[in-house]
Amino acid sequence: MHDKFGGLLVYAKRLGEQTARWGLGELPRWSLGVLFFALVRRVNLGVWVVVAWTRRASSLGYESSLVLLSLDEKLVIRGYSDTLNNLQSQQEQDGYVVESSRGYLIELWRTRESIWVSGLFQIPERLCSFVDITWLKKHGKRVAISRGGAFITASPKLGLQHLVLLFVQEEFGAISDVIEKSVTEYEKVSSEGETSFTCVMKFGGSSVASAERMKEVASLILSFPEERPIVVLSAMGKTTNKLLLAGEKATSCGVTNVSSIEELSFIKDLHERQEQRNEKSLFIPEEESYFLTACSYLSLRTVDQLGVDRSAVAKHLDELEQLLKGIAMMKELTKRTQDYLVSFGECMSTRIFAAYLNKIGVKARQYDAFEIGFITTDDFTNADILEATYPAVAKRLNGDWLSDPAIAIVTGFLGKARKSCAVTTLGRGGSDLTATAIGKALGLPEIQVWKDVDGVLTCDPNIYPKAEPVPFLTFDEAAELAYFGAQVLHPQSMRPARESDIPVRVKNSYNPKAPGTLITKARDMSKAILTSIVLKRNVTMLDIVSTRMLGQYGFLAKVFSIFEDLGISVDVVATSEVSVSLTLDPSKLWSRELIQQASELDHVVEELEKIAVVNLLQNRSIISLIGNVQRSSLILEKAFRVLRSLGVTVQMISQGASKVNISLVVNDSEGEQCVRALHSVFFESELSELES
Ligand SMILES: Nc1ncnc2c1ncn2[C@@H]1O[C@H](COP(=O)(O)OP(=O)(O)O)[C@@H](O)[C@H]1O
Ligand SMILES: N[C@@H](CC(=O)OP(=O)(O)O)C(=O)O
Repeated sequence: MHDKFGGLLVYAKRLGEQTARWGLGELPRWSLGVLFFALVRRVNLGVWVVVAWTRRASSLGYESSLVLLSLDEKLVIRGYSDTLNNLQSQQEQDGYVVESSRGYLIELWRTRESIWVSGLFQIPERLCSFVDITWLKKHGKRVAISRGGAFITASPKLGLQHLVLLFVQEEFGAISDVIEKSVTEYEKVSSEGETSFTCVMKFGGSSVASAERMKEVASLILSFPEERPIVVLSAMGKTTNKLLLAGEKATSCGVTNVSSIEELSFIKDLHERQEQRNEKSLFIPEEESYFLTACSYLSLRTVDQLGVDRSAVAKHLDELEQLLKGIAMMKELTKRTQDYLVSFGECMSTRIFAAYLNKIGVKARQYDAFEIGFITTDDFTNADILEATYPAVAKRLNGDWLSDPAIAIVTGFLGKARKSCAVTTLGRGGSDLTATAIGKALGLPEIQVWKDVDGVLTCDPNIYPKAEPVPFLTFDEAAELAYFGAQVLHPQSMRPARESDIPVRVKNSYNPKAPGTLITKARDMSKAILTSIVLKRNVTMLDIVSTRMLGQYGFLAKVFSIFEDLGISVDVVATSEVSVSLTLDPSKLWSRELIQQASELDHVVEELEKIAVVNLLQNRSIISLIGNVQRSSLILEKAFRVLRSLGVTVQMISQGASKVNISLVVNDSEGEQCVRALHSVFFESELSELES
């Protein structure tokens, strides 16, 4: 049985003050007989996990025991249960700093040939003598490795609350080679784990804003030697904005005045740094500088600072220059060209990063998403990923890994239009969506999204710096939060993760030890009231009152068919028998600007006025209260008390069908003040105070 299952991990949580008393040595076979199998679920392609409670554990006074059995060759046993996740978070908060000579365990990771154990739990000295432990160094810390048999660890750091019994029946092979690796050995490790990728790690523009940051991200990735990641990157820093600006300027300045499209600051920067650039033989001829956007300068500077060959981006810089000249000549920037223009940001950041990893001896391969099967609609600037993407991407990435293993570095944000075959983008912030789509395509156990904040926060930190990280969220909560304007996640990014039930972890690349936010299908809502407050500004609201008599049917249907015909989506709706109030705000940011164009709004009003009296109200904000709508009476009571004290009139209120969101519409000028006051009440007071 053991041979078949391979590995077994029993996790027991001590109940109350009772002492943990697990026996040493191998876990007897009979103990498997008293397992209560509570859940069997397929967590990703080809991997089965069985979660069970043992009677033996509860009779010994443990609250519960969790058993994870691998029934497959490819299992990474880590974080498949709430209990384990909670435990991990706690450890991360403890800061990975365990000075004890007794060592610690982090996780069990299994490949076809071997099981790796590395870790974080301290091991009581008296137990060490019973097990065959090898001490290794991992990132300067001592790690205990057992070469088989039973292995018991406990964590005094966590107040002896946790006891982990790890029972491994296999030969470990060359574990020391695996764990104690240097950067150059990473490649060797990767090829040993021929089971393809283990997770996707997305790093946004804020995480890779400079050469320094790229180096930090590289070491962050390498600090997870047990992972074989697919890395999704956004463009460096604000490159996308810079490219858009360069494109806009190109349309109006004329070819001969091209120098004016270049951000003056770039040219100044170029000259100010001339000395430094000459030193590094980075001099760029004056005539070339015209078309060098800040982005290309950034790329060259980064390339040089990383010591990577300029050829990594030379072709792209050349093409970018040609493209800007073309735009200047045509005096036109179509959405299609705009997508092609901004794609240079991701194409260059990924090339630079992959070149850097290769330079330091870590085998990496760069991919343009539009070349590996990201098929989208032809909605330039705002394309949707089509279903055909998933098998195509999986086939390409898995196939490449099998023939020649290497870390994959994939462009975020980009795709290829199904009909025109041109490059598309997925809407601003779309790299999050690329990451979750890859997670779904490959059925990976985890999707990591690395940002510049400690996870999803209780509100936008730019509005209220006291915002706190939210440790757990459901896909529904995260999706509502993103849709209603929290910049931290792309509005559509939760969809692939939810469809394939893959946990998403939002982490801070500037502070990797922070536990971040874990987004899963379900979470314990018993104590949850409010999770986060989101503000969506600059929203247009329409009050539409039927001109017909009360009781006429078909009014709402007519109103919504007008929006459908005009291709405008509606956010928040509140209705009565003869009237409907709604806000207009397409889900993706670039289109949003469109509907604010006067002509388009005029057209909407014109059509609606055929059946109703219409009042158009602009400059409104939606405050979304994301949380446990089962507690809506409490939430609303508190919220209205706060708003009343501020003298704010709520102009519309709606409770979404998702059961996680209550939306309130107020004036733009009042929005931020309301969020701050609501935050103080909901997040800075005790639960008991809130409920009183
Ligand atoms: N509720 C929120 N939680 C966390 N960050 C938020 C929230 N609302 C807005 N933000 C902003 O989102 C930023 C992170 O998103 P983004 O800039 O898209 O990251 P990246 O470019 O790294 O993907 C944060 O720096 C923060 O200012
Ligand atoms: N670079 C694109 C895509 C993206 O996702 O960026 P970020 O991860 O930095 O939000 C943008 O700025 O929209």
